[in-house]
Formats: sequence, structure tokens, C-alpha cells
Amino acid sequence: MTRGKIILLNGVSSSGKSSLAKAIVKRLPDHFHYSIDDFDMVIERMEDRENQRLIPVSTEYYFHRTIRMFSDSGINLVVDQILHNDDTLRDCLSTLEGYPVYFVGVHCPQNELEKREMERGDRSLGLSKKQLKYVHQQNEAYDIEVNTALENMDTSADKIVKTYLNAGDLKGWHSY
Ligand SMILES: Nc1ncnc2c1ncn2[C@@H]1O[C@H](COP(=O)(O)OP(=O)(O)OP(=O)(O)O)[C@@H](O)[C@H]1O
Repeated sequence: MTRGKIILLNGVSSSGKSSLAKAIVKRLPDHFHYSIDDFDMVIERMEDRENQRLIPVSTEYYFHRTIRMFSDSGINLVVDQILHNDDTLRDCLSTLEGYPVYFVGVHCPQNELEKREMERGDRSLGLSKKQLKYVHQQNEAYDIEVNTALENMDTSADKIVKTYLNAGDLKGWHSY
């Protein structure tokens, strides 16, 4: 079976990954949006945090492996994830090594991120600032990069979809 393709959006919290992923799947109806946030909710439901009855393995461990399983079943995904530390980055790379990944860097300047954090109110203030110290600083070899503060969502989504479709068959992802 041909592996499903994976459009992998990487950017700090509030950079606009989820909004962008939704705009991309509207343009690519044979792709599904798969988010670390949704997966986190599954783990949260399983855990009994009040009594410290916790899943002793990182959420990302399962998330990355299920991405691989979907791809093995021929399902195309648009994934939003924050590769925010060495463990997450290494696990993502090693799990998806050789898979058809189209790697998208989602940028947004800090002042705009802080504004969005204030407005949305469901993320701790300063989270994106902390993540910016790592994310996009690891020589990530993106296939394309967008800045959600400089261009509107439709422009970014159109650009990503156009270059993705032009790229045709994707080479297997490899460490960068
Ligand atoms: N291009 C944009 N212009 C203005 N606001 C935006 C833009 N993109 C997203 N936002 C707003 O920023 C907030 C965060 O967006 P979104 O949930 O898409 O980001 P995210 O990167 O997925 O965040 P997280 O990783 O925290 O889930 C939302 O309130 C959204 O409406």
C-alpha cells in the first residue's frame, strides 16, 4: 500500500497551526487534520490527575506512532505539532524517518504571539516566548515557511497547498 502523505506544521503555540491546518484540509478534502491537542485530550480523559493516576509515557510518543500508523494505512494527514525540545524532536524524526513528510515552518513574531495569547485566554502568557527559544532554532529543513502575521490565512494555505501539490511524490523524511 502507498503510504499516506503527512503535511507536518511546526510552530510555537498561537502561531496559527490549527487554523492553518483547517484551511488546508478544506483545500485538500482527501487529507485529515490530526492535532496534538486532540490527542492530549484522549490522554487527559484516561488519566485521573487528582489521584496522580497517570500514563507514564509522553503523549508525543503515542502521537508520533499513530501518525505513522495512519500513513501505513494510506491515510493523508495534516498534523500540527510543536517540536519544542530535543526529546520531542528526536522522537518525531526517528518515528517518521523515511515517511512522506512535507515539513512546514509556521512563524509569527513575538509581539503578535503575545497579543494572541492575551486574546484567546486559554494558553498561559509567555508560553510561545519560551518555545521560541527552541522552535525554528534547530536547523529545521522546512519544505516551505509561512508567517501568519504577515499574510492572511488564505494566502498561507494557498501557498502551502500549491507547493505541496507541485512537489508530487515526497522523498522519505530524513534527519536534518
Ligand atoms: N493569521 C492569523 N491572524 C490573526 N490571528 C490568528 C491567525 N492565526 C491564528 N490566529 C488566532 O490565534 C489564536 C491561536 O490560533 P491557533 O489555535 O490556530 O494556533 P496554534 O498554533 O494551533 O496554537 P496552539 O499550539 O496553542 O494550539 C486563535 O485565537 C486564532 O484565532
